Amino acid sequence: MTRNNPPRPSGKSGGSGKSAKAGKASKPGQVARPRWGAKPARPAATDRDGFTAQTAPLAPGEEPAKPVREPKGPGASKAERPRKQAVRPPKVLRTAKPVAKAVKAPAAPRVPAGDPLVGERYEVEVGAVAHGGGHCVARHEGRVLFVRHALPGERVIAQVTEGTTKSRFLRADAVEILEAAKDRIAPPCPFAGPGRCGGCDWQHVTPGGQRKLKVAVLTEQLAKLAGLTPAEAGWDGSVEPVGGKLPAGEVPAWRSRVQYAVDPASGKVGLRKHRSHEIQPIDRCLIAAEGVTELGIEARDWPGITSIDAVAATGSSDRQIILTPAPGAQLPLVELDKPVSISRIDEHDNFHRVHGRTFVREVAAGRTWRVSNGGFWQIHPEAPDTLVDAVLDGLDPQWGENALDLYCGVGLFAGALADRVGEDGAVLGIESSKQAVVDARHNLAALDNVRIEHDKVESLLPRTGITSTDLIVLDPPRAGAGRETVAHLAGLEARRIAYVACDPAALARDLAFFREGGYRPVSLRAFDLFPMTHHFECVAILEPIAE
Ligand SMILES: C[S@@+](CC[C@H](N)C(=O)[O-])C[C@H]1O[C@@H](n2cnc3c(N)ncnc32)[C@H](O)[C@@H]1O
Repeated sequence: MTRNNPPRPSGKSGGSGKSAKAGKASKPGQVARPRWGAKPARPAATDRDGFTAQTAPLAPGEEPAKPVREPKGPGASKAERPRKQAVRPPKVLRTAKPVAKAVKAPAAPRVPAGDPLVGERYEVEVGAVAHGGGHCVARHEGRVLFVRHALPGERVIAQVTEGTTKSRFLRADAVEILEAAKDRIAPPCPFAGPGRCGGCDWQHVTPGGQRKLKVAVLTEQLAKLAGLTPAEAGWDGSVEPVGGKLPAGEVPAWRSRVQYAVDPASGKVGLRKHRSHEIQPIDRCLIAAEGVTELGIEARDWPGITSIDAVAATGSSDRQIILTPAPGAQLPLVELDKPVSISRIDEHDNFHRVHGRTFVREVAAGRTWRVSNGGFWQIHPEAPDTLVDAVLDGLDPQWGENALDLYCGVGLFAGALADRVGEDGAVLGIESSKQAVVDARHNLAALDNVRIEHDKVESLLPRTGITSTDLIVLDPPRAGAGRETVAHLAGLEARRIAYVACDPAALARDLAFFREGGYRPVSLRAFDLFPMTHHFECVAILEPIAE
């Protein structure tokens, strides 16, 4: 087994080159040293492609969805415990007893004002695709409907799934197609469609049609939030297919990380329905990568488990499952079709090794990357190389340059930049997840020109004393970097900035902030790294606006 090496204690700073003492707040020109050895935290919700309703981006005017979590705590566990026993007797491995916590009286559920309209059916003409959620916009008697499973130009019967007579807008599903668009196909997945699995948004659309929808979303967000035409953004107006174009009806098995939910009554796995606690039982997920499917998770019962995170690494045979048991439940004996490492998450969200490694090894951009505890790694197997190539092409790093890799995860772009700037250059990575920082330091331990710091970008960057750099990569979570961070970055006089974005609205908003700071996009590429869903990834390259 690979040993988890302790992180390298020091490296070159991207700016000052000075180091500060352990745990102390930095003075200008210094970078705070992180403290080590803290207990491993539960993997953050780092899956940024929005596979569940929890993480799905919001449609215009949308309220954030309530978190979709299995009920926890003493009250829930017994009732939810599955009646069926495991095929084999369960291993004597009991999770810690649930600790009685001071529980606040639950707030009364908010009853939406007005009469409920759920179940009402309206014949509508479907308009443009909306940002987020895989919806298209339609109107009925002046009221906006966000309709799933529809396509622009179609005439459909839309059945309301959320909303009342007082709602500003309604959510709906296209349950009957009266006039179909030419990009519509029969969904290859038997679990896709109105009221079913919420994982894929666009199983009913040809691969080319899906990319056209993504083009429309990006075009609209650039215009609305950044006031940019595609040409002004340096974008050729395409969303590039990754891994070759697919014929209609074929589904790429791209998802190297899948979070299964387990039905508490039956112990059967499934996937969450759209914006719902309900589970759609499945026996196969068509977009799951081969390495996930071949584990045979769907073929087994999972008594006492509420969710299973499955990870199939690319470039190594590492497979990992992370189990979340119901409080107090015994872990069942895990029998799968392939060797797999097993971890569990306890009711305090701590991560525990059960069997094998707590990490997987991913191979990308000429290196092997340790990713621990289900931490962030791009889900599409070709995403890391695709994005690294786009960033390096756009930045064209030169020997001896200094670079920042912000929101650096386990160090993907920092490693790629370090190779290009060489020993005369320096890269500073900043990342807020403790475990990702430990991994990044381990992954890049051989590079003397890289330093990884643990903190939030917005808190640490102003404290580093760095006043200028040559290059910046930023790859923030879905919410984007925001006005203050962008303003700070724009003041660092970088020759070029690469902005890697998974949310076109956050990207467009931040491009507008960058313009205020004197930067403009000179190129923009969009990649279809989440086929069958409404998500995609962008890489924008920015340069100072010439005076
Ligand atoms: C989209 S991931 C990018 C990771 C990495 N660049 C990669 O490609 O593997 C965003 C990362 O930002 C981290 N993060 C989230 N908020 C942050 C913040 N305010 N400051 C620093 N890092 C943050 C997350 O833990 C996550 O690792």
